[in-house]
Amino acid sequence: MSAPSAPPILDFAPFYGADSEAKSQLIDEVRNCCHYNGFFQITGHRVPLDLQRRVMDCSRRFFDLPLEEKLQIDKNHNSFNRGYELLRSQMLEVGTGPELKEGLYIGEEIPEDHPYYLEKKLNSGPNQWPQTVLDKDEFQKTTMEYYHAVFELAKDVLGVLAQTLGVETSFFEPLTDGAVATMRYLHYPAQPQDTDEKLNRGIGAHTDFGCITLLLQDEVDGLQVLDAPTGQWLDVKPVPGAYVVNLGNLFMRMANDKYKSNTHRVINKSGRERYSIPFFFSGNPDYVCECLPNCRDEGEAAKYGPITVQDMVTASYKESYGRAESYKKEMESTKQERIAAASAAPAVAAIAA
Ligand SMILES: O=C(O)CCC(=O)C(=O)O
Ligand SMILES: [Fe+2]
Repeated sequence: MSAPSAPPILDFAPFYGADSEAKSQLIDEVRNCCHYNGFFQITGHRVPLDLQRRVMDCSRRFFDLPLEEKLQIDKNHNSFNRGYELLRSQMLEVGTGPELKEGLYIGEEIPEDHPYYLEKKLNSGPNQWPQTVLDKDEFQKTTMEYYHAVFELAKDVLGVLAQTLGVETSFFEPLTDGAVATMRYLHYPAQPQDTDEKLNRGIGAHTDFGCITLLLQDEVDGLQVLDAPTGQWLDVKPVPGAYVVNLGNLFMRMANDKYKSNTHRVINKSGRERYSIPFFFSGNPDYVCECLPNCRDEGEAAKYGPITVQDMVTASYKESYGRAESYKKEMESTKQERIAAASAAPAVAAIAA
């Protein structure tokens, strides 16, 4: 068995170019990554560095707001998963403590007369914008400009994934037309160096639910991907301007488990604050996920029946959050304590609470 290797950094530019040899090399490399652990990084994409910088600045501006301002747009106030998530709200990994991250959940602007809102489609509703953030109009504009730029990139990545399966680049258009995607501004406070690593997670070990995730990290490391055969955790090093791409459970299911949706986690041991922006591409909620072409050996049956994106992702949420649910109920009774802890000197007070 070869030594475990961290996700490689691939130049995505050949996808946009005319060099067919470079393009087919990119496709081969992506295919290898999909078989291995479903993770790779890409540079050479079309999301401008300047836009990435501006969006990271928006994220910092938001998290710098006083807690009571952030709580004005608490995502618990709505059923469509938009708005602010308080520190220590989630717990994805059994046997660890609540997660040391706060977030802002954002998506396509879906007004209340939109069919997706009326039909209660996945994460569909109006964005919950902070009213007191510095340069509020620029904040909203940059956030949505970035959202749309990454949405386009996600479509391009799916174009390459189609090619890894030997089908047309346009194969996933029925999935990407009218797709739902959710973006999160995430902030991981600095963890004191001596905190118990077993308990303190930025995000506990998990797999992503949807089709693909495109993650922008700042320069602070902390993301790790599990090398299943050896049980080793591999660091996914921040590369300026790059996206970490990983497949989610939905894609793995469609690929008859031939492509991997892999376990990953965040432990922020840097002693610094960490910011990241994952973009979760679920797909058109009504798209029926079936076994993709060329994912079965001769005579091999599809492992899974057809399911819509909506049902698959909703089921994943239920399964994953079910575990956290009872914990959260318990947490609810101590919510005021958590708010008090988060308002105090963030890192140390929050850890000690
Ligand atoms: O913040 C990161 O680096 C990873 C985030 C992540 O895995 C997630 O939100 O699902
Ligand atoms: Fe994740």
